Amino acid sequence: MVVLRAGMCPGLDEGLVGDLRAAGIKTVEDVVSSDTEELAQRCNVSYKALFAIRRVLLAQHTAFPVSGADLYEELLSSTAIVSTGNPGLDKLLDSGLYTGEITELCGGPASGKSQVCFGVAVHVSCRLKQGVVFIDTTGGLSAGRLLQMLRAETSGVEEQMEALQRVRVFRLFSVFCLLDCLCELRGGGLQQAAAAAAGGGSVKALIVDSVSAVIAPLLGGKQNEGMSLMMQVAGVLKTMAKDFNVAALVTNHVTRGLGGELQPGLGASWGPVPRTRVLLERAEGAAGHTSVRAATLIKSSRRVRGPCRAFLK
Ligand SMILES: Nc1ncnc2c1ncn2[C@@H]1O[C@H](COP(=O)(O)OP(=O)(O)OP(=O)(O)O)[C@@H](O)[C@H]1O
Repeated sequence: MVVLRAGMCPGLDEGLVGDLRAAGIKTVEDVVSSDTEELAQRCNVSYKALFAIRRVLLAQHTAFPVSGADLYEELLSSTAIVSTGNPGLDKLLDSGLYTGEITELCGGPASGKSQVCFGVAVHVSCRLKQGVVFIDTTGGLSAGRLLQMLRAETSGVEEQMEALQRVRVFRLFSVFCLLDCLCELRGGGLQQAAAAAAGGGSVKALIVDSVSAVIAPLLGGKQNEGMSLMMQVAGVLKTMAKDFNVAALVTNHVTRGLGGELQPGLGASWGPVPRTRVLLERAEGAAGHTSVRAATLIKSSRRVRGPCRAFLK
């Protein structure tokens, strides 16, 4: 229910809003559902002017109906599936990361979140020959580790260098810098990042490792600003994923629930933001330095059957 205010649309000034109020018309809904001719007489305004106001208000405030078929068509034309390069993870994710969506990897310290992100960056840049934007908020990204992973993909030095150039890295350590960076990318920087990538292609993956590192310190207590900043980050990531058809991959920490179970961090407000969430853990019984990780699908909007757990190397 939207309350009428002066200036909401051309012709709706203070005087007319006052007259409409006096006639019991306080909201856009009231204007739209009233008899325009009768209302024009009661408010001493011309029928033509009131009709024009009604038409603008209708256009501004009503949702245009869209058929299910149109929505499905839009989904098909805008969604692509980006393989992570890890068969186990791809199977869990129903073939890979979906563009237009946010996928979250959550897990405790050293559970392998960053390593999986590096693997995705390497696979997308080297095998798929597409651009990657990698936002590193922990200082954990190392060019040496990327190169090590690239060497496992290809022995060609030129190919390795081209792949490295397709990964645009931003290092920043506060939520304000993260928001600035995302807004700049949304305002055209993403295309520039793609243009700067060797061999063309477009940016297909936007990785933020980690979102919780810059947001979690601002949550809790009476820090309302933290919550608002978190939802701004969520909003920009969602619109970027949709508008640019990129797969957004973020990492999050975990906390322990009352029963000792692992829960994704950042609380209930962040919960619905990623469409898909995978919990990473060291494989049970594994020795300290094993690279085997257990990945469990703990949220998915599309998976109804099939394995929900995989072991990743
Ligand atoms: N160069 C490497 N080669 C192989 N395995 C590595 C390498 N570097 C790190 N690892 C493995 O990755 C683990 C750390 O993983 P990673 O940094 O991805 O964890 P994380 O979940 O991102 O942790 P945090 O939340 O603390 O940043 C190490 O314990 C090690 O087993």
